[in-house]
Amino acid sequence: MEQYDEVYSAEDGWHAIREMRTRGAPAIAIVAALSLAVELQSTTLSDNAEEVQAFILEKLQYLVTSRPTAVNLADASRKLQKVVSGAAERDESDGKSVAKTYCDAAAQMLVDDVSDNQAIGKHGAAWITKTAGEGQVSVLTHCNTGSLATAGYGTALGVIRSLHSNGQLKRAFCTETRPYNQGSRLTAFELVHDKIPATLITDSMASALLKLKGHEERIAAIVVGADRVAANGDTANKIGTYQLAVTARFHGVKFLVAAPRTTIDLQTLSGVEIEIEERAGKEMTFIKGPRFDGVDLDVSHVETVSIAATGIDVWNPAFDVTPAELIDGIITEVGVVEKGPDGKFDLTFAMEARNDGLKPVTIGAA
Ligand SMILES: CSC[C@H]1O[C@H](OP(=O)(O)O)[C@H](O)[C@@H]1O
Repeated sequence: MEQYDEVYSAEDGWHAIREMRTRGAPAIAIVAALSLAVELQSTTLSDNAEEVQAFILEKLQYLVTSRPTAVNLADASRKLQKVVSGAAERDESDGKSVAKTYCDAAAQMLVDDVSDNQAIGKHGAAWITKTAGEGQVSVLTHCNTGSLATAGYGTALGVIRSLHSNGQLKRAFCTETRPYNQGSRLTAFELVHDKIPATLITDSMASALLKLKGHEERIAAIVVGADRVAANGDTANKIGTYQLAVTARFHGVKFLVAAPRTTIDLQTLSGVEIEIEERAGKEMTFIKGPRFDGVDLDVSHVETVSIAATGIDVWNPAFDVTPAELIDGIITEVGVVEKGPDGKFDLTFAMEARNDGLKPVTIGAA
């Protein structure tokens, strides 16, 4: 039985994001934007364009505080503010027209995100198969970067979907992704739903997988999503990503970041500047209690089950930063950015490239 979280305001949206009832860098931005759109459509607004613009600005600034690491929400807030201020400046505008402009722009984010993800899938699949040579390939991914983290199709999981639909995928491996288990709960669900051959591993099995099964399973790459890509290519992503990049390099497996340009933040020069969200220890020391399949269970009544010694201290960073030197390519909707002859990423070209769906560009190749 499908369960939906009902969101009627920016405040509802803020809590849904903070409590991770919705998560994933692109999805966070879209849910935030749409939660305000719902509020605007159910609120008696001023006739004055500037007053509605100020209301929208205040709500967007509030929504951005829900989670700090993913840049997509701040990026969306900046873009939506620009659209709204343009509307408010027009002579014929009033409160209603400013609100409509906002709602139309927020709805467009859904459409753009899906097409961006499909392009990411296409470019990423082409790069991996070109690099791996003949025959099907396998890929390992981390966390959830599919339709449950975006508006649809997904970023790293979009690459897996594209490989699969092209008949180029041998198998997808996904990590559980402790402590929140986005991999075992969400990515595994998406892979089974799409009938993609897939195997779940614990986070701690990744190096053994590459060492013991990498060759026979033809694991060509580890492909992950991103929450914020700094100007030099350093990438913040779900905790556990950094150690995957280290083991990929050790085992000679390509390590790729898949992210739309809404995740690239040229204002953040390198990974040391990225704020890493720390979450409550109970998200690591408890798991939700038993669920009864098919029963519409009100989770607030479900007992949580302790899986750690009471009283133990906990460190629970939700993300880590993978240095650009461990990243072989950044897959965007306009092509795969590789390092230049200087061994560094230059993301400015990708950010300025036209997203016209033409031939994928390999940007900055040495
Ligand atoms: C499509 S990228 C999603 C990105 O967000 C996840 O974090 P969280 O589940 O805490 O929102 C993870 O870092 C994914 O790579």
